[in-house]
Amino acid sequence: MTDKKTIRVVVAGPRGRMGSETIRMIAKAEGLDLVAAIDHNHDGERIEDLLGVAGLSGRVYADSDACFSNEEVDVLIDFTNPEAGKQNLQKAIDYGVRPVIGTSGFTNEEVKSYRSQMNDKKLGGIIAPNFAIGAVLVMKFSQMAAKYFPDAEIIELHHDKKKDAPSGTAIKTAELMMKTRESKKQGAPDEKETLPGARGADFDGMRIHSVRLPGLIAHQEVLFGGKGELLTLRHDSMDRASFMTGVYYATKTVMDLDTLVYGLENILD
Ligand SMILES: NC(=O)C1=CN([C@@H]2O[C@H](COP(=O)(O)OP(=O)(O)OC[C@H]3O[C@@H](n4cnc5c(N)ncnc54)[C@H](O)[C@@H]3O)[C@@H](O)[C@H]2O)C=CC1
Ligand SMILES: O=C(O)C1=N[C@H](C(=O)O)C[C@H](O)C1
Repeated sequence: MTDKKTIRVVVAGPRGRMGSETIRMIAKAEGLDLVAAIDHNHDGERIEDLLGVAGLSGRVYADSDACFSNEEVDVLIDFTNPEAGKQNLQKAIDYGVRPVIGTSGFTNEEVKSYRSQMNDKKLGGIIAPNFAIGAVLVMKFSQMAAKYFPDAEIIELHHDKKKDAPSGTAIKTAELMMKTRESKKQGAPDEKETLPGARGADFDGMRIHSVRLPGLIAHQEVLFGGKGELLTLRHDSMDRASFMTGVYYATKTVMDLDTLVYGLENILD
């Protein structure tokens, strides 16, 4: 790991559920310094006034160009939405700032294109669909299990303010499972949906179901069915603090990378 003392961090989406949690984490973390935040509103405000938390350093920029040209920044952490996340990531690359992207909605093709730009600049960064260690382990265990249980269904459950479905985690889980699972269309060959959508989304013949309810935070179950047996893998994030170990670790680690990594599992020991 780098011996550089303090990593200067900008957070995009500071008023959001994840952005505000990340700022609280940075304020307590050793070796991280919050230099600014990017928010399409509130230009020029102090972050501590924006969040109503005394003792936070840095100001808000509505424009990422202004932020990256006025401030010395090592790492951008983004928890916004797919459109803003892509713009912020591109600006970070342009300015040689290392991106740590938690925002969902990046396709494999987009990841490849950002990676190619970052390889040219030898710039490190990560896009992680889920920063919770337990969620990453469920993805890895699902990849292992899919080799032996090609009949599987993913059920992801989230709070009812979530805008994207299925979750980035469910898509990444399915992609990892696809590496070991024999491609097959599940269910009865002649099954019919009498209500459209009843069988969920189709990913290479496997089904993904999205549940949205108040009271939930972020949860995923992967069910594997075999002859006379059922294997269930489940992870629950019951607090957004569950993501912060991964965000902190990723922020430290990108300082020593020279490419774009997709998925926290690729930087865990
Ligand atoms: N990778 C992970 O472990 C996790 C990823 N997520 C993802 O992070 C994203 C954010 O999630 P939440 O914090 O729950 O959403 P949220 O809706 O609470 O926060 C998003 C924030 O982004 C702000 N925003 C919108 N446009 C912006 C722009 N152009 N510049 C700066 N800020 C802008 C909004 O005002 C809002 O405050 C989602 O894509 C979600 O799927 C959420 C939890 C964990
Ligand atoms: O929006 C959320 O809350 C979450 N989004 C990410 C996703 O889409 O997978 C990660 C986690 O599930 C929480």
